[in-house]
Amino acid sequence: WVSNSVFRTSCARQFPRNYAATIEADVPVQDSIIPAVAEESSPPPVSEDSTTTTSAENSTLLELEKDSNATTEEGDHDDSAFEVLAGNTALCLHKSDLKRDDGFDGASTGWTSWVDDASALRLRSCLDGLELPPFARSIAQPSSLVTASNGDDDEIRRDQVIRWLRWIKACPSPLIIELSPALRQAVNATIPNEAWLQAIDSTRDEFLERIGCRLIVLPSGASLNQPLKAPPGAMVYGKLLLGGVTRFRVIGGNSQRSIARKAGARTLVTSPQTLRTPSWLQYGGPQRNYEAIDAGVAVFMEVLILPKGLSLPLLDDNDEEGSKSATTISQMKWNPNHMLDLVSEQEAEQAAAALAANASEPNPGNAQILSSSGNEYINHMESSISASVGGLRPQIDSIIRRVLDGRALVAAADADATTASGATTINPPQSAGADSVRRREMEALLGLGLSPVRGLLLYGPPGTGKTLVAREIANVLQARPPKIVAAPELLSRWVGGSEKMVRELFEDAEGELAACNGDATKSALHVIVIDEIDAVFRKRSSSSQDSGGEITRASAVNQILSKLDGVKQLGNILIIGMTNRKELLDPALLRPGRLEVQIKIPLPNKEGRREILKIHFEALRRRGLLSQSLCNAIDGYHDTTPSQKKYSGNVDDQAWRKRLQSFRKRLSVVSSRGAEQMSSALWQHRILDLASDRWTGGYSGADIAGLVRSSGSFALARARSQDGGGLDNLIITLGDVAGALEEVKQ
Ligand SMILES: Nc1ncnc2c1ncn2[C@@H]1O[C@H](COP(=O)(O)OP(=O)(O)OP(=O)(O)O)[C@@H](O)[C@H]1O
Repeated sequence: WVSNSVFRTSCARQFPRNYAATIEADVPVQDSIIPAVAEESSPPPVSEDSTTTTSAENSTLLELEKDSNATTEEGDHDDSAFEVLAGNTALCLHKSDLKRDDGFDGASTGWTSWVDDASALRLRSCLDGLELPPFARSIAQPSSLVTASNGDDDEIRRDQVIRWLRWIKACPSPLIIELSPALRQAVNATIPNEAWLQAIDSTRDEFLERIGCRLIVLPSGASLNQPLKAPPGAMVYGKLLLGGVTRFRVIGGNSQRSIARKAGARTLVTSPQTLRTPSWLQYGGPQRNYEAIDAGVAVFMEVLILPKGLSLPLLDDNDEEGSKSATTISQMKWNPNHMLDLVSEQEAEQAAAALAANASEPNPGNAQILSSSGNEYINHMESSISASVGGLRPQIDSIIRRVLDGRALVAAADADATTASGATTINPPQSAGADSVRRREMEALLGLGLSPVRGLLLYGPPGTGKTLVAREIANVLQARPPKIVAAPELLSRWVGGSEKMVRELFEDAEGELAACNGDATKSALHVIVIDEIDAVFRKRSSSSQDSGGEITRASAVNQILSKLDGVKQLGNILIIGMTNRKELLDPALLRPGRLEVQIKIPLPNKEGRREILKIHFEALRRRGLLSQSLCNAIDGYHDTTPSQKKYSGNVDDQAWRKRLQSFRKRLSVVSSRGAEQMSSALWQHRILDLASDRWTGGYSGADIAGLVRSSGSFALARARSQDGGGLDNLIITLGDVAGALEEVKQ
């Protein structure tokens, strides 16, 4: 009922107390996984005779609220998100107490009806608007870095925020940051006078002890060891700030007889653009727990308010409950005013629109790769490549370790600019990749003289996925679209033609490096794939030494080598050579500094074939276009029902035929057509595991891709002939695959 922007302004007016003045000055924080703990605990000023002054001394909150449409006085302190939260919490609690005093107490109208609806709604919309500061987006999505800054203050705050976010991202185990003292302190500062407390017949301490606030950090996939508790009647408002989390209640489990069970599980994930989700409300009573989804760290906040007469104990480092659930930190050096931001819906929409306009990531998985660190980074790369390349896990692992790890990830710029003259130029990327952890890693490695590998050789039989791997490498590194050439194309018959073609191949990389002042860590990567590389880099034979072709070849070779390890070497390229015949290559090409990493891409084994089958059948399966028996054959799944078990064993033909007949009979009761198709496929082909040597032994990835296409065409032909051309009934069956197997083998 109140838009966030109006509400923010009005709240800022209602709670003008300068919270920042009462909290410790910012202290530089170390980049460390171990939280920085304040030397001295500073207990919240909760004493009744607090002498805190206020600029709204003569006004009560209620009066101020009435006046919420008035304009902000000049020079008013612009309250932080945390202060606004404190103001709303105070107002909600105060108004609820007034309501209770009017006779609506929990005992007579249910435990939770003690809360005043209007102010509770306002508190909810305050939480809705809470998010990590705008710079958080630059950490989660470096390519959409918010660059606007308003001078030194913003710079300091930005640094604090970035350190704070890096710190939570590196959090190794569940962590509860007890912010209740800070919130109580902020609430205390918003209490206008003692009359305000007398109106609800409460002391300052009693009032403040009914307020709680915790920030909970859960590493990817982790949950709290022990559920959290809040007394019945408590209102627990939650807000997800980063990542995704499943929240649920834990019912039972206290006695030996009842086993704990999850109830009311709800998963929330922040939008990648705005990092926002709506807040939630849980009631006290049953225990609650949270589990981060397995996609990075999750950060969320809980604000608790308790009915009159109750008080919320603080979790501290030695607290039994706290230490059972997670590591608890009660004294933080992070300034709560820097930990949160409050954004109106309008602002959030504008930010989302700006991000959408600037977004340069083609897929969100790569954004994750850019923002992740350490093992997370490796895992993301591996799963991203393995999603489209099957059966090559060991090879992918060693490519990642030897070629990709330690490279700065600078996403390719959104689009290449076209100059006034019409010539296309390539801009260096503007994105935050330049600010990434990986860039610093790369700089450190370069400082140690460990430059990233610039050449990779993939060799192996045809159709095993060498080109596919090269494309995926370019994709995962967010490089420029790879340039793929067949080596023989480089050998022009015309004088100077070869040199020109090689030059063109490297032109873009050189241009971008020049635009980055020669700093390779600021340039996007350029991947150049040279197929059939043996045609150019073959061992020299004495007979052809002086022929024209040999001279052309030698000049192309020299030029490529000079880009790799010569004086004019380029740091922003990765050359991937591919060949079916490594033994023909000139050993000089394989020297360190040239194509120094050589990976054999072999024919897939049984499990590899299964992975490839799954990849290529995946889209069809998801759309329900595969028969159940085909799905089973792809998965290599042997039904353990007695009837099917019989068919998978070694049976002589006579027995097999008999069993098949009874199988047919039983199936025909269900569907005569389905029975016909299924039983004939079983009978003729007995395909129970499509990946087995018997069916696809010796197949390459390309053969399997062809098998899938061919099966589809069989199914299509069948659907046309049986269903009069309608494609609605298109289903690929084992029979279609059997036909395709025959075809592919030919
Ligand atoms: N390991 C694999 N996983 C998934 N698909 C694969 C795999 N290997 C090959 N394919 C499929 O086969 C197609 C052709 O493979 P690709 O061109 O990468 O083979 P190649 O090894 O480069 O062959 P060549 O040596 O003949 O150039 C790919 O586009 C892909 O559809």
